[in-house]
Amino acid sequence: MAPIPGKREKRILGTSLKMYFDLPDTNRYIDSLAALAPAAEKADLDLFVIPDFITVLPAKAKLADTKVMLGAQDCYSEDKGAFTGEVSPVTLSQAGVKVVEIGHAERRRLFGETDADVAKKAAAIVKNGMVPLVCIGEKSKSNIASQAVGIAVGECKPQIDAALSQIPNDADVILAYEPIWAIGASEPAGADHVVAVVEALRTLLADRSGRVRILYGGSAKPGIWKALAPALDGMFLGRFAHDPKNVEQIIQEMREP
Ligand SMILES: O=C(CO)COP(=O)(O)O
Repeated sequence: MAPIPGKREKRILGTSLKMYFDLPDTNRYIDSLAALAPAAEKADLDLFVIPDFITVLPAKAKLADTKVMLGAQDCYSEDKGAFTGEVSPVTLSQAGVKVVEIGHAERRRLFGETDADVAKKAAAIVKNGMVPLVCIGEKSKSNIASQAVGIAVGECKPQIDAALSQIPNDADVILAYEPIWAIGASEPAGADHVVAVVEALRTLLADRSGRVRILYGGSAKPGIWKALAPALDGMFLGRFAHDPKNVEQIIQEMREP
């Protein structure tokens, strides 16, 4: 089912804490994000936070009276068994996780996660009633704008195809478009590039009946949302969310006019 023209999905804003914080800092951070829940609701915005695995359960308790969605940074593709060191999607679901991030550039580069792994994990996440947050993005950058868009779409398409290949057409998914060269950088990708890539990616997703929301990530920070808003459903924050004041500011920027 193609999207209804003019109809926008509910906007969504979230952050992954990656492995930046220790246990006390993560707990403090979750408290400060819980305090922003009313502002997010007022702005008609879904807010999510993805702590490390250790903090998922305390985070669930801290967020219990809010609508902030809890995420996990990864999961395994099997429900149970002899998989030492892995975390089951069943357990995550039981712990209150709603969104599971897969295919992040750091996991692909440092831990060898492949498109085939992402496909299996997406299936396991959906089977367990959670939403896959699939990270996609191109490695290469061209300074020629028209070429840069083509390169990005060419690299993202197989990542998307793989991630969606094992899940039902009506399953909800979140895609985080994160050009690899913009992650951990001082500045985000240019809005013109992001908008052009995401518009092209949406045409590849037109046949899905499930809800697809596309976020921008990669040095995302206050001040960039307005230029992304025509094509994006939200943003996925990294370092610039570490100061909750930035999150508060972005919530205000993302309020519907
Ligand atoms: O990878 C990211 C979000 O998952 C982005 O991280 P940074 O915003 O720190 O570049």
